[in-house]
Amino acid sequence: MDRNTMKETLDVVIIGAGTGGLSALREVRKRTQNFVIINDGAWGTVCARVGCMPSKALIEAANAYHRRSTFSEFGIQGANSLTTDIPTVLRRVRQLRDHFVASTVKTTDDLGRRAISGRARLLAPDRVEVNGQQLYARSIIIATGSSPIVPEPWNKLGKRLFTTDTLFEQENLPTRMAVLGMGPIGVEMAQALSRLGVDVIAFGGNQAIGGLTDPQVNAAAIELLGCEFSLNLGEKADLTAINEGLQVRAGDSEVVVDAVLAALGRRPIIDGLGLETLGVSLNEQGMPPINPNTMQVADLPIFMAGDVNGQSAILHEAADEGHIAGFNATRLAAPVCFTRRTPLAIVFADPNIAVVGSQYCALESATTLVGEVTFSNQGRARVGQHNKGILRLYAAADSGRLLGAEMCAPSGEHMAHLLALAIDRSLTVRELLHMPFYHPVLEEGLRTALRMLAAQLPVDSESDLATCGAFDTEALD
Ligand SMILES: Cc1cc2nc3c(=O)[nH]c(=O)nc-3n(C[C@H](O)[C@H](O)[C@H](O)COP(=O)(O)OP(=O)(O)OC[C@H]3O[C@@H](n4cnc5c(N)ncnc54)[C@H](O)[C@@H]3O)c2cc1C
Ligand SMILES: NC(=O)c1ccc[n+]([C@@H]2O[C@H](COP(=O)([O-])OP(=O)(O)OC[C@H]3O[C@@H](n4cnc5c(N)ncnc54)[C@H](O)[C@@H]3O)[C@@H](O)[C@H]2O)c1
Repeated sequence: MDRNTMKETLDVVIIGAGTGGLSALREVRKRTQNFVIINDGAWGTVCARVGCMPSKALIEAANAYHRRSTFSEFGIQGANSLTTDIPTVLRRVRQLRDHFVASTVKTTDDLGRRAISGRARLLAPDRVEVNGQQLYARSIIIATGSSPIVPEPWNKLGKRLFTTDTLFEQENLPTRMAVLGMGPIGVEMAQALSRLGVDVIAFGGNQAIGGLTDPQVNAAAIELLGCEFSLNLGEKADLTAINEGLQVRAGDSEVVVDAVLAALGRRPIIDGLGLETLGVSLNEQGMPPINPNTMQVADLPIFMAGDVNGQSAILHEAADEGHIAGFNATRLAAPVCFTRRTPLAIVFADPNIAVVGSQYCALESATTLVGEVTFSNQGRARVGQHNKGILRLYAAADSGRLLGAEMCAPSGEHMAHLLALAIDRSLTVRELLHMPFYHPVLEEGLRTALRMLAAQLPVDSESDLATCGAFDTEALD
């Protein structure tokens, strides 16, 4: 097929081969073979190359090393003689990264000329240009992802300024680093770097960390992380290059570090994409209206999926959005509205930070009940020296239905999933207390928070195991 002169119309053009684009591809391939997928730069997805997977590989190494701080209490001697070999740690991160990238690249291996490397640009709602060729399409899926925000003047700071695009490429780590931004990425990386022995000074532009909105959970997270590294919140940091390194200034604080990790958020990649050629109104960020249930842009045969749409920069949401876009892009009839999943966001700090269902900040205090548990005295948490953190549950005062949760809690990633299942099924506090809780498990802490909610709700029946109360002893609750 000569695409320079090609007037043949493709069914679908997918722009971007990240998680959103690949998920769309999977749906599109079920219904047509008349498509192309275009990707700029390296194939293999942000998740596998520079995102979720290498970051978790680094965190696992850091947590494994950090575990030594609990050894002497267990009665295990010699922890002080353990050391890290950082180049080996980073090599393992890259080896795993390469493995994960290879597995994602495989998904487009068999596409031949239907996989195009190049930077695509929209020319019209039915036309895309790539590598000087124009492609005509019945539908277009835009899944171009996001990139780290770096203020323009900082681009002159050179190799001492990292983002997560470059961090995992380092052969070694600097002695003293500042981490700027305390969103999910900043929190995860600041703790991991600190646990690996880097002297970390962290700066967050506001008081909220890790995406938390519940002030009590946020305060607990700040206290716990603040014990591990210097945490400065409330002022945006600025940078200047000086001979010895980079000078960081935030309010009254001023420090000099060897290098800085900028984790200031991520921006949808829409520059030069040609969204203005679609003939729809764009908002201040240059974004067209996108329906979150169909992923459709206005009423055009255009769909935007993944980080690029600015709705939720989380992997499973990018995959869902690609699925919805791929499904709708290949339908001749009107786009189908998909019901989106219960919100679930996890930050792989230790203890895990998680927000499930309705965020605290979105709930009306007058109609919401709160139940909570702190893990400091929870039996199983104490046994394993994981007895840190807090979990807060929110339920509707009238129906007793669980609405949401925020936590900075041991095994929070697993409890967050249980709670997401419960919220998704519209379960009430009492229905949850009907479920079995084994002993001794961390989930008994979750049960304590549920019991606190139940105590605020009317009792239906005494002959109901949901009313079975606490012993108020560490060993049994
Ligand atoms: C450090 C880090 C850790 C993370 N950890 C987690 C986590 O633990 N859990 C979680 O749920 N999420 C996590 N995320 C978020 C998650 O990785 C993203 O939400 C997800 O990867 C987004 O996928 P995507 O398809 O939208 O974009 P991408 O995977 O970025 O794919 C977009 C592709 O489009 C290409 N492209 C851009 N412009 C063009 C163009 N004009 N033409 C052609 N191609 C183009 C890009 O080069 C790229 O290949 C993390 C992100 C980072 C950075
Ligand atoms: N575990 C996970 O699920 C996970 C992990 C990593 C990333 N992600 C996703 O990736 C996206 C990006 O994460 P992120 O943490 O980079 O962004 P973010 O937008 O969540 O947080 C960035 C933070 O940087 C602060 N900031 C901005 N400028 C600053 C400055 N000059 N000095 C100090 N602080 C400054 C902001 O106030 C903000 O709190 C998130 O939306 C998240 O959903 C998810």
